[in-house]
Amino acid sequence: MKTIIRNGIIVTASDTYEADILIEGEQISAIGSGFPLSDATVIDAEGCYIFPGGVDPHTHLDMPFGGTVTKDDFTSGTTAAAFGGTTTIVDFCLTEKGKPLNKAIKNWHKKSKGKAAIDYSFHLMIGEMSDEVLTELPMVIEEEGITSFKVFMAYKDVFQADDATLFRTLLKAKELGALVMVHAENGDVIDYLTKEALANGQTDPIYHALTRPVEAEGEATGRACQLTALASSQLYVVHVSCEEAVKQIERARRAGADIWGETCPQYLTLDIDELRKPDFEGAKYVWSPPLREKKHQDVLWNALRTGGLQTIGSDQCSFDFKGQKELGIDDFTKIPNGGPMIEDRMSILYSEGVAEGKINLNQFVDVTSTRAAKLFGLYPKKGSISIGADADLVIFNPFVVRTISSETHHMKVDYNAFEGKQVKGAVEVVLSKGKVIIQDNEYKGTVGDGTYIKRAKYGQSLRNAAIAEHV
Ligand SMILES: NC(=O)NCCC(=O)O
Ligand SMILES: [Zn+2]
Ligand SMILES: [Zn+2]
Repeated sequence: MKTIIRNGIIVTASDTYEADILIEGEQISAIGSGFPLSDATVIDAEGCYIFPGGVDPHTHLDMPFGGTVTKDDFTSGTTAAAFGGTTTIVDFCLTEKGKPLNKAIKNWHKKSKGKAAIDYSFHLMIGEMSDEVLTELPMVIEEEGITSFKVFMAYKDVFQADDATLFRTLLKAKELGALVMVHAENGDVIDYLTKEALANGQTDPIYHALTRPVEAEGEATGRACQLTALASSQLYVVHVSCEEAVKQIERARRAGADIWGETCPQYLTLDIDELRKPDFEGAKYVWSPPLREKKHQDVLWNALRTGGLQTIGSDQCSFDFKGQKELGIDDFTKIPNGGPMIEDRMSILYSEGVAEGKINLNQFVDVTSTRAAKLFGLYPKKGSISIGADADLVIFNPFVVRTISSETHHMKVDYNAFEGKQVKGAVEVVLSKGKVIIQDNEYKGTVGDGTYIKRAKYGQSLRNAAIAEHV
């Protein structure tokens, strides 16, 4: 099977140029011009950009949380991702303290196998470091190709790990070649503040934000950075929301630490006032960390532009407003945390970032695709337009203006955090491993064609490039 994409403008993390792309089977076999058209399917990309398919390093599909389960599973979540131009996700495999890692990984394979529209991989949560966990970790890396471990510094009595666990995870990750990811908020302080708020009868959604102050994120981020430096290990801070956390990451990087930061579309574009909406509507905007004062958005955009933060995750974690977010109608601590974002991640970044002049086209590709592929052992098969790379490609029309709505989105959830927002640019065609899966605003793929990817160890293929870029 041959496909040629003609007349488009190829955009990678480093270059922008006009060329045609020849795809044979699942991969890009040539980039150039004058390819014979006779025995190929030809896609005309005139007037459009061609991006490498997006790589979303942060999703929670089919995930239990707060007595309920996320609305989007691997089928609806990955299909919606494809509509938004994302062709690879890395989802968080949750584990239970005291239970074998192997069992948790099997469970996540069961949730996803044969159900995904795009390729996917897993990060693994480490809740507690024990001898059993230490024994299992080499298997996790060598057999499962899971080369990133997630430690929660918040969600006390649920996911939260202690500092000893974080430190031992950092040491082990260094030895085995994995990247440690942290949800950096001080869970003990938040626990104290939420109990105090409830005791004072403060139950509305806004108290979710007011009991998770920026200092709690800044402190935890700084602590994680210091422990990483002490362990001479490597760290990726997920969903950075505020200046206090950005400063800690930038300071650690300037000191030479191997530390990376991710932010999300919601923190770049929505603010704390969303949580004050009447009729419990504020619950739709309950994320942890919470949405912040508007001034933090400039800091986050600036960090993306200047390299202080390097990636964009969706933190897709969707719950219906009706019946799920409503669990917290009398008590904000019972509102399941998270929101739908997998479909709009790239759209928001393009429209609010590139079209508004806050980041350039190449930075857009880097933060939404290439950098995550590099950090999480997927590059150059994913996140790149190069010979031999998987033909995961997005044909993107920058001239279309469209309106985001839950009426037209492809996530299963009953609201969209950007309802009614006009965005510049639209995904026209998406290819996954050489096959057209999105065209004419329809899903043309086959659910189940998305397969599990075993990832390379941290830095294995890219250590030199990463160090060279690492300022
Ligand atoms: N972010 C959020 O509110 N929900 C998803 C779980 C997490 O990433 O902390
Ligand atoms: Zn988190
Ligand atoms: Zn998350």
